[in-house]
Amino acid sequence: MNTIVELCDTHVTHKARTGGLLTRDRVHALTGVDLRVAPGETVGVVGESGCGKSTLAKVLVGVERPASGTVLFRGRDLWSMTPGERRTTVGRSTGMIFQDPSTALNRRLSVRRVLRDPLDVHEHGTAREREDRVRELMGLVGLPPALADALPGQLSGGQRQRVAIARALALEPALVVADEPTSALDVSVRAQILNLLLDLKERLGLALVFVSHDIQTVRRMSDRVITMYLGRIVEETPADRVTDRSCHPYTRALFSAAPGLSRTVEPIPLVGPVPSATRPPSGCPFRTRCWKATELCARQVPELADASTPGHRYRCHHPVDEDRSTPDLAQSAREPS
Ligand SMILES: Nc1ncnc2c1ncn2[C@@H]1O[C@H](COP(=O)(O)OP(=O)(O)OP(=O)(O)O)[C@@H](O)[C@H]1O
Repeated sequence: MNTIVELCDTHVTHKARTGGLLTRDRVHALTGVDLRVAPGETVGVVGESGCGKSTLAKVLVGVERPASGTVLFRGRDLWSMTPGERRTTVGRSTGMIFQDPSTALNRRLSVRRVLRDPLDVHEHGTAREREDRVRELMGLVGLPPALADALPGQLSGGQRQRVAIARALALEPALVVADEPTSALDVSVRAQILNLLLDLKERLGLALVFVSHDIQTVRRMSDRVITMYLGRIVEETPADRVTDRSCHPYTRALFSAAPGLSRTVEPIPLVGPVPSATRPPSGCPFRTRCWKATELCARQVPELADASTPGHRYRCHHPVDEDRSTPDLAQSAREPS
């Protein structure tokens, strides 16, 4: 398979803090993550807060170095490159869009300067060509030329996110990673920004990694959806299968909680809090909240298994039957140890 970026068994840990002070514990932000992103595809990443979505996004664009595992960029090991080579490789082939454009953009730089910056850093064409590119980028994201000298503070939230998108596209990347790109925006402009991303992806043939805690939005934006739980990928599903036909109990629960589905899908309650990422449960990370968990789940991390549809894989000892729209909640768990 033609691949832009590939993660092989990547692990990321952070030093844990208690009350602001560093402790000896480690937070397991990513555990054994394998992922490939091919040209032109959109991979959605979904999961509750703290499951490792942003960490995964940062690993994909070379901002975060995994403690172990490999990040291959077009087949080359990113972290074996010299720092300069890595910066050039990642800088020219990827763009990142963050959640909050108010903090992602330097408030002292005009729109023109924000968009010129990556072109200058990577010595993209002549000075004249860079100016032309700035105009072209503003047009691509629907910003009127009159805003070129505006500062971020003079723009609306939606306009600021358009600038951030244009900046991510400046060097014609093959891959754009968008980390919750609409969650800081007013509801009224969210749809416009999502439509813009879909349109740009089509027109420019981009690969997009789209991160969100909102499973409905992820499903709409993506070809393939990755469900994460406590730093692990627990299911990988073609987007049109992320419904009440997912195999992993966690994906089912997320989907059942999505707004607007209450009439068609039986709600599946997620009991209790997400366990600490400092001391994740043994075996399956989801077992402490899973209605199907057994003693096996406490003992063994589930292997990745294939569902009946190509490209649909899950990690679960007791998957929900793909053909049942309503999981058997009565088949309640014996409390795992
Ligand atoms: N720099 C850091 N130092 C310590 N712990 C961190 C650091 N960055 C992330 N973490 C922890 O790593 C885990 C994964 O965090 P991450 O931000 O990737 O999750 P997330 O799914 O993106 O969450 P959210 O949706 O809230 O942004 C969390 O437990 C988080 O507290």
